[in-house]
Amino acid sequence: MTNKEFDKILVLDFGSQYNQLITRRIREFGVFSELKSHKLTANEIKEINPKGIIFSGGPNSVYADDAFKVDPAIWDLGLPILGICYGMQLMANELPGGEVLGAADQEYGITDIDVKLKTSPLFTNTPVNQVVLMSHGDKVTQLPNGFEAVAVSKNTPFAAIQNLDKNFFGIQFHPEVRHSEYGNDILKNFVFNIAKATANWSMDDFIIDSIAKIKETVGDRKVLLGLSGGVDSSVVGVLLQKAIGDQLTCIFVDHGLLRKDEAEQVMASLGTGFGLNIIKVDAQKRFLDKLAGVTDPETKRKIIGKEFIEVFNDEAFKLKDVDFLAQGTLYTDVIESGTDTAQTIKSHHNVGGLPAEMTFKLIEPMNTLFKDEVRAIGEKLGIPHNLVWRQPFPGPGLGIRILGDITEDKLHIVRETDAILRAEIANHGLEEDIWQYFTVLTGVRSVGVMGDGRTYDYTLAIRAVTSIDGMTASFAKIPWEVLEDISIRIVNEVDHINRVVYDITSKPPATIEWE
Ligand SMILES: Nc1ncnc2c1ncn2[C@@H]1O[C@H](COP(=O)(O)OP(=O)(O)OP(=O)(O)O)[C@@H](O)[C@H]1O
Ligand SMILES: O=c1[nH]c(=O)c2[nH+]cn([C@@H]3O[C@H](COP(=O)(O)O)[C@@H](O)[C@H]3O)c2[nH]1
Ligand SMILES: NC(=O)CC[C@H](N)C(=O)O
Ligand SMILES: [Mg+2]
Repeated sequence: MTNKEFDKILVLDFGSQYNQLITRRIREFGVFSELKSHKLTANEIKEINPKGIIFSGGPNSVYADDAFKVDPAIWDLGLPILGICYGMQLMANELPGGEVLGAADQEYGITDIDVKLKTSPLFTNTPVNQVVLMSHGDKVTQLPNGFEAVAVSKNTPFAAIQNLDKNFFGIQFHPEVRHSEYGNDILKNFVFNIAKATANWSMDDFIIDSIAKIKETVGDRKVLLGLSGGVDSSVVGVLLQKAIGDQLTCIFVDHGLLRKDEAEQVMASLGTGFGLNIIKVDAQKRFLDKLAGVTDPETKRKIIGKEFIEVFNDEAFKLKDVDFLAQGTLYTDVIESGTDTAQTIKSHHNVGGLPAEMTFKLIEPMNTLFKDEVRAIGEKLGIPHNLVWRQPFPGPGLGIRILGDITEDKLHIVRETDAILRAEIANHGLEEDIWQYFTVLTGVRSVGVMGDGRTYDYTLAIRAVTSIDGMTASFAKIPWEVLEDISIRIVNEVDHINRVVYDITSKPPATIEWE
């Protein structure tokens, strides 16, 4: 590890959508926090030596047969514990005297709570009446022995509970989401007043720590990095270069699903600009052959994920002594690909798309972070502003922007329309306002009239979103005039598009990419 020991707050995962938000809020306070499986034993927790533990929310009911539990020895570690929603219900269900039942009156959304026990250290410096986000169908009906009610809501007399002797606290609402007005203060109270952690961690420490860990793991062996030209793998590239110098070789795969002129631009900016040792692999044919005729989105993603690894294997064989594959995997990629506790939304090529059998050991220093945190690290490492703020481009590239089977003709259409969209967004000075923007070939065909003749051609969709971390997103409110300019250019300049539509859904319920 590193020379410096940080105070830590451990978050145990029960499957909530928001669980990693808890850790990042705490990291923002300057205290190190990480999310771990609820299966961790009390002994493993002792090894980690946290100042306090938080139990996240989760979709199950604590009284169900297959509900996630904790090692009962955790209650005797003498550590402060904060249970959030499912976490609080678990506390009530597992400790003697408590009871949790399915509630007739469920509570989803914003609600008011009243803090009755004003001396509670969890609510220090927050008002008696405050707005919180509730999202539960079960509720605590009996407090465990030694607990008292701290706050109430219309729906429950136990919106917050505590046992001061043991330093156990429970809250039915979610302090980690912005809708809970004083959520940050409540988390701070737990971290600083109750768990007595010191703010002795920063992103600089993350960088130092990552470099040290890479050195220790790699020793004198060689590492391949999948380098895409995006911010995530570039940040990993710079960290690896600092850690192991010329034991690193970067592989940039041109899989035939890249944007217009992308390969040349990436080689120029990262090779010449950073002095990274990059091998460009022309793999268009092998990817497109494997994808021919495939229409199912998950199957496409798995084929692409597997083929990436095959390319990396071939390159590793030529270089010899390569044990490790590094990737710019982020937490978003991990959670959406599905975990022990969370459902699969889509298999990101670099996580859920990886083949089950792999000879490489993975190095993924960013896999607990969100995009905006990686950008902050990129800035600290001195990576140029335009690269740090480049819009994300997914590893499977244009392949997941063609609904249905992928052909050269369709690739030509998305490539050209994407180039027009990007040029027009830049012309109108909107690049910094929109988080991600691209075109999608929907596979739908419709009737049009061009030059007095009938057409029966493709419908193209424009997708543009604002977001901070890609976990949630809103469709970008692009001015009509700009959309009009884009639409006119596309139908005039690209054959086989006779209709352009604008995607006006947010995430959730949609996702950013269409596949
Ligand atoms: N064309 C490629 N060649 C080699 N590796 C790739 C390629 N595309 C993606 N990868 C690998 O997959 C990882 C995940 O891709 P992803 O698009 O999420 O990240 P990124 O490209 O580094 O950043 P960004 O999200 O800003 O595009 C990359 O960090 C990289 O390791
Ligand atoms: O490297 C990647 N491999 C993938 O398989 C993948 N799928 C989606 N994305 C990108 O992730 C962010 C969230 O995307 P979704 O809302 O579509 O799930 C968006 O920025 C997407 O572009 C991917 N990136
Ligand atoms: N958000 C949660 O943690 C929900 C906990 C539990 N599933 C309930 O519905 O009450
Ligand atoms: Mg990318």
